[in-house]
Amino acid sequence: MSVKSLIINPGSTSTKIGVFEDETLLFEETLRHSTEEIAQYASIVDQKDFRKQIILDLLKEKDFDIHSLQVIVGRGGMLKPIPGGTYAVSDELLADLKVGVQGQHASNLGGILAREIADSIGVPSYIVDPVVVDELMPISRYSGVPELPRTSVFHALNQKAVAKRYAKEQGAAYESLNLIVVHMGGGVSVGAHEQGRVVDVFNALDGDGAFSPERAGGVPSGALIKMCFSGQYTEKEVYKKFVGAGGFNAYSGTNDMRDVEKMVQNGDEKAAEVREAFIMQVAKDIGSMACVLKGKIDQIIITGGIAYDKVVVAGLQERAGFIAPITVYPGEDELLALAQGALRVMNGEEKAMVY
Ligand SMILES: Nc1ncnc2c1ncn2[C@@H]1O[C@H](COP(=O)(O)OP(=O)(O)OP(=O)(O)O)[C@@H](O)[C@H]1O
Ligand SMILES: CCCC(=O)O
Repeated sequence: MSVKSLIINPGSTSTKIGVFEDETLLFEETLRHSTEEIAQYASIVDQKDFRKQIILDLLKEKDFDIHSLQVIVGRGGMLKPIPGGTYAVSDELLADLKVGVQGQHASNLGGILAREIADSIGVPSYIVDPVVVDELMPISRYSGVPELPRTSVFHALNQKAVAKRYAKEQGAAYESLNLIVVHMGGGVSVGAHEQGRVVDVFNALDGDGAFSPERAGGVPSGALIKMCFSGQYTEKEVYKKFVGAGGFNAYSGTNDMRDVEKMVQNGDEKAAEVREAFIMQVAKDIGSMACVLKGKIDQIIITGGIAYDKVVVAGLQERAGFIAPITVYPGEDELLALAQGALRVMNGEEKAMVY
């Protein structure tokens, strides 16, 4: 019997939804939210009813009978650190999404909305490979300050999906390969996948890797401490400099790599230098992960929106191509990855993980 699923992927300024029959997309929609709409809510969880209503309105508009669904799947959020997999949205998981135990992120709403809509029609709800998937080796957690261990917050859903796609295309098991996966979107994460586990990764949110279109990545810690104690900024203002207003936004005034390309074409030397610095930082992260994997690397995989950028990809080829061959999967297919995660459980190929 086929499985019909509703997939919910909330982002900071949009809610992407898809309806699938098994792996076939019946329809998808990106519901955009203006800054004014979002600004009405004090916290991410406060946006729940607003986002739920526009999802239900869209399904109605499409004349889609919600009772024909067998499962609802949401992108998972800032839960406790957990291994990769498909998780049923239990009461405990739901409570942690509401609190945001590792912080506030739009994806916290995915599981909350999935559970609420699923409960209303009596079907199961799941999340798949949330941003807090944590398969780090103990030695990957060391930062040099015991109170500040390195953490695993990254594009787990897309990283795992493209790694499995590459494995399938090679006729190999994901669990038999060593891969370095580079996701470049609004945030950037570079992960070392050792035989099916992400044993080290640069945290994409407020961590220690390359800067990205909107985020600072790793910065000199002494200067950061001085900034925090300068009295010039509140905690919220400093955080915003690092997550949201950092990276390309800070250097070039845009988070869109297509604008950066236009600036370079118009002779903006600073924009060209910022892009080259970005390429070098990402290449350095790949080099770090090559050491984590002790040089035994089957493939480097480049993905995310910036993987469409030919200059960036050519630059990474030039600086990191000597490490291993590179495969490029531009963009992301998170809706399909979420649908597939739930299907594996519904079809009995995998057991749902317990949070
Ligand atoms: N055709 C393209 N050429 C160059 N850059 C592109 C192209 N398409 C998208 N990008 C860039 O990709 C980036 C956005 O990537 P993506 O859509 O993966 O990010 P996101 O989903 O908002 O964030 P994240 O991936 O961190 O969750 C932007 O900087 C955008 O300019
Ligand atoms: C932290 C990974 C997802 C994002 O970029 O927000």
